[in-house]
Amino acid sequence: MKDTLAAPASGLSAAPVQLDLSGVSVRLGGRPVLSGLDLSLASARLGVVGRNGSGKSTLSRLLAGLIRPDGGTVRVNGRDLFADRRAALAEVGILFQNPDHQVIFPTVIEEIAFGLTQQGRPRAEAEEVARRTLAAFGVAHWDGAYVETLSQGQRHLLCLMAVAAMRPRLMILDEPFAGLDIPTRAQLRRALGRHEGALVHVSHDPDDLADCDRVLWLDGGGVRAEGPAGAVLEAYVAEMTRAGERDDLADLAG
Ligand SMILES: Nc1ncnc2c1ncn2[C@@H]1O[C@H](COP(=O)(O)OP(=O)(O)OP(=O)(O)O)[C@@H](O)[C@H]1O
Repeated sequence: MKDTLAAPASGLSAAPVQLDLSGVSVRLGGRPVLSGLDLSLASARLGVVGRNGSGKSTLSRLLAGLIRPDGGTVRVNGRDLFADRRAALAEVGILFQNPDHQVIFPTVIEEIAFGLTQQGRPRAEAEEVARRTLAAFGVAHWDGAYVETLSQGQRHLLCLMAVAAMRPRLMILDEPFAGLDIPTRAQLRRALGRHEGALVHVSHDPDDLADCDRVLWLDGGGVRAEGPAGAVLEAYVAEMTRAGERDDLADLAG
């Protein structure tokens, strides 16, 4: 099998994902979190920005088919991934913001191999791919390691490797750089650049999204702006800078 992570392709040549959301609403805990979301775009590298609580993680879960909208429709490459879990497994991999919500096995190899066996690979082959994935990320020495010996940032990297090893057509990454040191971030950035599938990258940090072709800005559970990365990020940074200059933490509850 060709090793995706060692492939020379950059994000620019990655296959785009087609996302179509129509009239989408989600309520959680009895209150609206996303409302009236309409979106139709194709992107190989989509950045998602927005303030705390604007709905970015909820959108990630929707796109991965993990939650059903209370209203409207969500299609990823034309498919309803909530209804079609088999397609979802083949189509989408998601990295959660908190690795403790993701890791389920005691060893690093088991954690990476699990998703591969779910895809139908024999166990020995899955473990071999897991070892190749560790090597591609520069952590071959984690072979045999127990998850409990890893730091929080290292667990985050483990989760990302587990998702990447499955070579999903779409990877959804919720704050993938959180808690990682500078060399690990740089390494991860290169690995993501080589990913042949599409990426949806949620981040608070506009610098993380500089390589994106499009950016979606969520605000209060709706689309504030969507378009070419440069223009949207410029407007977002300008507004966040203005908001930061106000001494009003009431905004944080928004
Ligand atoms: N299970 C839940 N029950 C009730 N409310 C929820 C639940 N999950 C999320 N929310 C609320 O929905 C809103 C959007 O949350 P979400 O996690 O999608 O935002 P976010 O943009 O990813 O935030 P952050 O940048 O802080 O990670 C928040 O106000 C949050 O409190």
